[in-house]
Amino acid sequence: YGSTRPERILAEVKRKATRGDARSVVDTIDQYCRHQEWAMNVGDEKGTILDSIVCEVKPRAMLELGTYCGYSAVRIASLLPPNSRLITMEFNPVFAAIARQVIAWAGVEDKVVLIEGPSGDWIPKMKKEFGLTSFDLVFLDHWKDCYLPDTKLMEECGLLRTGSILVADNVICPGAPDYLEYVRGSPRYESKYFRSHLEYTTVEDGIEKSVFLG
Ligand SMILES: O=C(NC/C=C/[C@H]1O[C@@H](n2cnc3cncnc32)[C@H](O)[C@@H]1O)c1cc([N+](=O)[O-])cc(O)c1O
Ligand SMILES: [Mg+2]
Repeated sequence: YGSTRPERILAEVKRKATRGDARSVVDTIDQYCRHQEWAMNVGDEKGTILDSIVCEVKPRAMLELGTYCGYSAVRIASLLPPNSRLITMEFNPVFAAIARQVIAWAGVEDKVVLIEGPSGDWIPKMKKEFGLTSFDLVFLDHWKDCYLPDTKLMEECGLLRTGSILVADNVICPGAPDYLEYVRGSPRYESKYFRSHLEYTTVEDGIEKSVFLG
């Protein structure tokens, strides 16, 4: 039941996950997507890498591009220190509506601000709209050909400061070759590849962590 995959994922969360327990929401989605139907969540294996970076950085202000069902928003929010905030952007209204319910079920809505709209339109408005100076940590997991233009846009809009960290999913599969070439070739970034696997599969994929040097 549920006409779309995100709706079926939400139904599974409501059936199996404990309200207010972010960990159980994450585990429920991972179980479902590993055993019932695959979905493009960062997943458990790469999620562990993302967790370690979030815990290391302890971001006060974090941005996620590409909410989808809210799996990584819940995963990240559950690790954020008090009065920190994750702003997550999703332009598909159906996905955004599902993600809001997943985030609420997990009980992390007070740490997550979901913006419904395209990143290209919203990035230039972030400072004014949210009284932000810069992001400590950015998770890129939206369309892979948007990684590079949006990174350049964040630079231009002054949303990155010396030490801001970009974490990009899928740099191998489906791949973001222009983004990878940019962060690995630019003297303004210190980049590191964390080898892993495409969510719920044995296909190689990985996460690229890039520190903006200013
Ligand atoms: O294609 C992938 N991800 C694209 C994710 C896209 C998500 O971000 C939103 N979006 C896109 N541009 C946006 C701009 N602004 C806001 N939301 C936006 C889309 O509405 C969707 O919810 C992908 C594919 C595989 N795969 O194996 O094929 C594996 C993965 O882990 C993946 O992340
Ligand atoms: Mg991904």
